[in-house]
Amino acid sequence: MNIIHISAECYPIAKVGGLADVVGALPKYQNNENVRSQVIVPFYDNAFTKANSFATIQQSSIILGDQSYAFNILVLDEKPLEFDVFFIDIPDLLFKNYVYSSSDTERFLAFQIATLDWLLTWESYPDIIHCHDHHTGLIPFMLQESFKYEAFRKIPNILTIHNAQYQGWFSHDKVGLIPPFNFDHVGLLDWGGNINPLAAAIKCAWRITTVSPSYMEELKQAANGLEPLLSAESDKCVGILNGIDTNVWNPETDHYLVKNYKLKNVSAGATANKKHLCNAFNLNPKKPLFAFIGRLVYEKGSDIFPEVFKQTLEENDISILLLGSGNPETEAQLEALKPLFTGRFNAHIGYDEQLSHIVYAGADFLLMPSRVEPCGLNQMYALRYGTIPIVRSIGGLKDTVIDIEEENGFGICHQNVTVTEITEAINRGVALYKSQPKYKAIQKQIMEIDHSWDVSAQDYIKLYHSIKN
Ligand SMILES: Nc1ncnc2c1ncn2[C@@H]1O[C@H](COP(=O)(O)OP(=O)(O)O[C@H]2O[C@H](CO)[C@@H](O)[C@H](O)[C@H]2O)[C@@H](O)[C@H]1O
Repeated sequence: MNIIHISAECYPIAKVGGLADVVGALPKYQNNENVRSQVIVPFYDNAFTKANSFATIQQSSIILGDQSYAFNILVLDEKPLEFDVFFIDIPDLLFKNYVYSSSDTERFLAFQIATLDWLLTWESYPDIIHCHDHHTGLIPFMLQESFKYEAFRKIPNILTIHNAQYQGWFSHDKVGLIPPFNFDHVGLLDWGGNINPLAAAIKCAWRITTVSPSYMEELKQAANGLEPLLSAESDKCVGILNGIDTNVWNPETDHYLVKNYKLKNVSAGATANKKHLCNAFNLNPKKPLFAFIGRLVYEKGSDIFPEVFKQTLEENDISILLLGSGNPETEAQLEALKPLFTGRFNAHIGYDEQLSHIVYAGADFLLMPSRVEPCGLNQMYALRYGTIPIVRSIGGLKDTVIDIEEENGFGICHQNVTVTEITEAINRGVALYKSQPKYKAIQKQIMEIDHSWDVSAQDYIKLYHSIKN
């Protein structure tokens, strides 16, 4: 079975968040299961591109409305990854030093059209086309409706929703950018008066998956306007929990860490990484370290961080370290907090892959007070590195973290995203940290939890088989 994943992100090629981690790991694990899983991504002007060399295997052009754009299909000269990757190079649109911007309609539409045009030239078509998020959400529609892709009608396709908050809306004025189709069916593109690629995918894809079972259920109640659509299409929707790449995220071999460690020497290893962090960020390594890593957006609860941090730092003798970027107002508030709590609070506003690994290893607790969390990978990375997650019980967090008060519990959970509940959860963390034997026992317990992709990769393959011709 030949599976093609189509995505805007793929680790280590281009990463903004968790989508990259999934698309960079799932194909590897699928390839171990006797299927052939390949990935198609845009060709960006980024560090990965500069560090590697590429060969052009095809040159062509696409029509986007009344414009023509040249594109190339590139492959890596060497094979640093455990799956094949094909790069769609559209110099005028995609080759930028960013993945997303505020005007992406033409960019990702061109990516999707070039991908399908190129697949048309294949001698044997893929058995499954697996799309990820709204950037590839028009593919299921085009496979079903565009005259030029008639040959693909029978190819089963899936769309995985990593985050339904973002839907890729654009105006019907741009409908002419989509390759011609029977205009009687234009309603398939529409949701609420706009062209909505995520909605179009939910209507047209053969199956829809979300990245955790709980998120699937929650979407029927809260999906940024798509609730009735998801309820109506629920028969073809299924939640499959994300896994993690346990080769990349392995404290024993992780080359980003200042000291590697395993279960036997977790205390020494985690402490060495904590000392490094505390040294770099002027924090006291003797105090419990609470950390956050992620995008500073409303869904992650980051808007209330400034208030939460202020209150909890006034009440507790702890350190807090934040790594992230996003909302400029939140960034400014966090910067303003630094001088008020010198030596106790610090933040690196930005994106830093290496630092994130050291934080997973060196922090004592990882905060995830998400309002929406389709799956969440950070809590799984934290578990593997022996760092206790403090999470709001929602989406994938609910599916992966059990509160310490419950049987076999190992994390700290709260129900609501309020300053009071988050600070109370931090207080529970402080209490747990004071009881070092209990803290250390939990640390060992969590490092043994298996969240690798093994099981979920098979679940996807079963799903492919269930729809394959
Ligand atoms: N400033 C920074 N510096 C370094 N690394 C940073 C960083 N900010 C984030 N990261 C990294 O980006 C990834 C974030 O992954 P998540 O799954 O938690 O969130 P995201 O919301 O991006 O993904 C969406 O898709 C994924 C995948 O399906 C779902 O798990 C999730 O719930 C959904 O919101 C992690 O690898 C994290 O370490």
